[in-house]
Amino acid sequence: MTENTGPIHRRIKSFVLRTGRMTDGQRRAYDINLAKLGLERENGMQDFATVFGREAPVVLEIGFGMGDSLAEMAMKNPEHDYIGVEVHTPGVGRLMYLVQEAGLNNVRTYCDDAVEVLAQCIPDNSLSRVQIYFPDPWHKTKHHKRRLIQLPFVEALRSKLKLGGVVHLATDWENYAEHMMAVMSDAEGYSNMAGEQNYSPRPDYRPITKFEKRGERLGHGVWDLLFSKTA
Ligand SMILES: C[S@@+](CC[C@H](N)C(=O)[O-])C[C@H]1O[C@@H](n2cnc3c(N)ncnc32)[C@H](O)[C@@H]1O
Repeated sequence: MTENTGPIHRRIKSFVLRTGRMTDGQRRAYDINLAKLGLERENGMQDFATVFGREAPVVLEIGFGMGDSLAEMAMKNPEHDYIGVEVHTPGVGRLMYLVQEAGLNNVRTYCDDAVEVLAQCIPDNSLSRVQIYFPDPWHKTKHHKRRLIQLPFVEALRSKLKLGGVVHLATDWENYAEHMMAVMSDAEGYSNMAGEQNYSPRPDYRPITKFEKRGERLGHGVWDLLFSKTA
């Protein structure tokens, strides 16, 4: 096993969690490969002050894709700490590469399903913001049940947010925007920061994402939703 001694490895130290889908043998092989890369697998609830070595607002991004916009945000907002969750392994690899290239200390990533990560690793009342940009829209009506934004999911998000913390959603699919608006408006303990049933302008902190650029080329509109936790 390669020793994890290099400063770059230490700088990009990331936690990578896989649950439920591996045999013991696969898990052992996975851990050996992670160690070769100088990475660690973390399970269980995190204490973010310990993970990042400071008390700072923690932002969770779910489904960051290839990670460019998350890395850009982390670079431009060094006073925030960022946790990225993505199931697509090449995207996680690219985010770690970008973080390493930029020498960032304020990003960690999970390669797993956000539902599992939320339940197993994120303490209640710990997040300042959850951002989910351009989640898979599942265009066909019969597939709408696969959409990430559903009532039980946004209820789980609320339990992880601090009071006053924000859920920030964006989509380029109008039907999904309407679905998001209905789900968020029905959920208890949230307030629409733009006023009831209103979409928000894109805040300056959100870069144009890779997926969004593709939508722009196709002439798609974009809808941002910002809801704060009130209870
Ligand atoms: C349409 S892409 C958008 C990527 C990026 N946010 C962007 O705007 O360029 C949706 C992403 O969500 C990820 N994803 C879907 N379901 C997920 C889940 N349950 N947990 C974590 N990531 C998920 C997919 O792998 C994909 O990369």
